[in-house]
Amino acid sequence: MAKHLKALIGPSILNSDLSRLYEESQKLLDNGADYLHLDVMDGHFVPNLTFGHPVVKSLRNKIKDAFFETHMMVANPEQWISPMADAGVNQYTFHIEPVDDVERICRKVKESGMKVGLAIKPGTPVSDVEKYIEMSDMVLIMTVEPGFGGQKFMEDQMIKVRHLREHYPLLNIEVDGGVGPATIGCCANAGANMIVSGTAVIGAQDQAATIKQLRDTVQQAMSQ
Ligand SMILES: O=C(CO)[C@H](O)[C@H](O)COP(=O)(O)O
Ligand SMILES: [Fe+2]
Repeated sequence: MAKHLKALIGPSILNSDLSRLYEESQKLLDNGADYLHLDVMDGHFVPNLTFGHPVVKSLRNKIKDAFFETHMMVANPEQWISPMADAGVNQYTFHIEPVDDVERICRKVKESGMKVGLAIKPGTPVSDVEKYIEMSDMVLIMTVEPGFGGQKFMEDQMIKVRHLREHYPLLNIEVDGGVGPATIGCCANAGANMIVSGTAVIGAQDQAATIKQLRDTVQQAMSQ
């Protein structure tokens, strides 16, 4: 694996106390998070609702310099590009499944000044996202069905991560869903370098130690 890819840990605040979104987010950053993974759900693409751009903008007003990734689990990702850019989002990661013209969305996200992340659900073949890789900054391989935190990690998704890492040594590959100390080894060995972890980090006795453990495991796999 390429040596200059970075191992980055982006905790998800989905299962935290959302009435304390700022405090929880700042605590994660103080404990060593490299970026924040903000799960946006619209009740259509997934059977759950979280928050949208007004909440992200409020968080940005309090946290000026952290890297914000929004994981857009929404039926119409085009609709939220401009509001999310205005809210100070750095990377707009959207699911390709409901989108007719993925390239157009990629272009619009870039034009609005954000990085592009392309996400696929567990049932979506990796070949569906491969054709757009040149237009993206990152690919997210979901390791649970999107919609809820705290689900069981799907190890069978590692075949997709492995395939992408073999063919695209410099690609940022993110995994999301059920990732924590018990499952990070699988992700790291398969070649993921951007790690989303929700429940495992939020519920950890020692958040800083858990974040460090996740990063160390990825760095170790990258150096082999
Ligand atoms: O996108 C998501 C769910 O759709 C979340 O980012 C993910 O589930 C993280 O939480 P956990 O680590 O608890 O699974
Ligand atoms: Fe997510």
